[in-house]
Amino acid sequence: MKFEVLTIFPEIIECYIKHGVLGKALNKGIVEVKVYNLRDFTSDKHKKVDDYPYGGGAGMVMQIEPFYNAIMHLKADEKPRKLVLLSPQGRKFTQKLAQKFMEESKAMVLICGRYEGIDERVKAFVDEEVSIGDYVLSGGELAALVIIDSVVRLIPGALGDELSAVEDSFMKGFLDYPHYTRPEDFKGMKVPEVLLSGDHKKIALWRKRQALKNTLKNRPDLLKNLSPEDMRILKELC
Ligand SMILES: COC(=O)COc1cccc(COC(=O)c2cn[nH]c2)c1
Repeated sequence: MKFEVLTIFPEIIECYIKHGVLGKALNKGIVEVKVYNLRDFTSDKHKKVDDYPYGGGAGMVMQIEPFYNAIMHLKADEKPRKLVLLSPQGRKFTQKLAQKFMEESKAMVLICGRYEGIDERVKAFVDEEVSIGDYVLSGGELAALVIIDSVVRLIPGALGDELSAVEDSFMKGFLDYPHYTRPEDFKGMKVPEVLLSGDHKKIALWRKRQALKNTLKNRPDLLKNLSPEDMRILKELC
């Protein structure tokens, strides 16, 4: 899988992707990330990427030309790629959309805006507009990293032998269960006995109950299409 990121702050992307699972996936060649500085696609000596908004209003708007030049540069190889604009106005990014991106796209271009926004005409060259949440960030780079991180974790072999239980739970429609590790007793705060029992069936049931309890408390909106067994457990919790 290949990600190409258009941004005026390449170092934000380059710094993050060196670490952890992403870094390992890059070293294994499972994923490739190329970052392009939009300023390299400007035509003036000041490498200007923004200007005042037509119609007035606060702040600056990113000009279409650097985006257009960068996108045409990428498209010159005529390889298929999905162009995604990160924006507060986009459709909500979810684990299911991460799965869809991983399954359907060999290459993705992640377009990062800044300032008050980007010239609307850029959208004529974009396939999808995606939001990572109902808040405005200073730039699309954080949202691009969220997409890269969550999609790469789904690529077979990316997580090595680490379990992707947390992805599984989200895909099944509920939050993760609580995790514990040594010490067993930290200032009187003890690990739940069941986790020390070695009874894997009991542990699995406890974890499912906890996951459903957490989901009911914090994200009841996720509780759809539960299996009859999960519904039975949920009813016991209510
Ligand atoms: C029409 O689209 C644009 O103008 C995109 O340009 C911008 C402008 C300001 C900030 C951002 C950063 O993205 C988010 O805030 C964002 C993405 N996901 N959730 C929040 C992007």
